[in-house]
Amino acid sequence: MMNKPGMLVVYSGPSGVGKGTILGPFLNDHPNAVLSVSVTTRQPRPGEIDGVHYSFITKDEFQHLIDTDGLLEYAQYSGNYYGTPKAAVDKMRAQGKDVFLEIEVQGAMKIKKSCPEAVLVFILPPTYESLKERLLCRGTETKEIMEARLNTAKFELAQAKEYDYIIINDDVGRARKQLCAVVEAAKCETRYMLEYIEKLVNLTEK
Ligand SMILES: Nc1ncnc2c1ncn2[C@@H]1O[C@H](COP(=O)(O)OP(=O)(O)OP(=O)(O)O)[C@@H](O)[C@H]1O
Ligand SMILES: Nc1nc2c(ncn2[C@@H]2O[C@H](COP(=O)(O)O)[C@@H](O)[C@H]2O)c(=O)[nH]1
Repeated sequence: MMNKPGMLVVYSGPSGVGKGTILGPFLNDHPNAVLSVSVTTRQPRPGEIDGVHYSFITKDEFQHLIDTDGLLEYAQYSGNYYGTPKAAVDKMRAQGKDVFLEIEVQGAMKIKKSCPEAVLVFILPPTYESLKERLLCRGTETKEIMEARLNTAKFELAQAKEYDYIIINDDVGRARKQLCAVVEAAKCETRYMLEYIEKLVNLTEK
């Protein structure tokens, strides 16, 4: 079997929909899948560890990464900047790792254009009310920030149609199973296999 670069999976959904809740156990069960660690100018939440959940950097450091073409994509969200470090993603994919980017929709649309092989997965809430409840129960945001996030959610939900796969997070167990099924199906998609097919054809022609 020839060596195949890992998949790039863009994983989005409005704040509080349950992206982390679904993805955490998936990553534990799939050692070949890794989550890209983003850089952000946002302040850490209690319990968040620098270099694990995010690399927390200053605006100047973020600007330097933009200027030196160090980001695969970046966007502004709720007053802070978030970006995907390019070198780390390239390295992990070259090692055959499937790399997940848990990113918001503006960044996702940039990846869709620049990396057409990327598989885009969107997590929907069963209802808008349930999204509000989940954010409220999590209790990590002030009322003001929560309201801003819920407003952004309306714009984000409208972008779901641009994604390849949609998972409704009603029941966490079912959503986790669907994510496994989506990743398995995506591995067999023709667009993802093009490089492999080309190499194989070249070998048979020699
Ligand atoms: N299917 C579900 N039913 C009920 N509650 C859920 C469900 N999925 C997740 N939750 C809860 O919703 C809250 C938000 O989940 P989580 O932190 O995973 O969201 P997120 O999409 O990763 O948010 P963010 O983008 O802001 O980091 C958590 O308290 C979690 O326990
Ligand atoms: N475009 C990008 N969006 C990102 C990145 N890392 C995270 N995110 C998204 O930002 C919002 C807010 O995150 P939070 O941790 O403050 O709740 C959420 O939708 C994340 O998925 C990134 O590198 N690029």
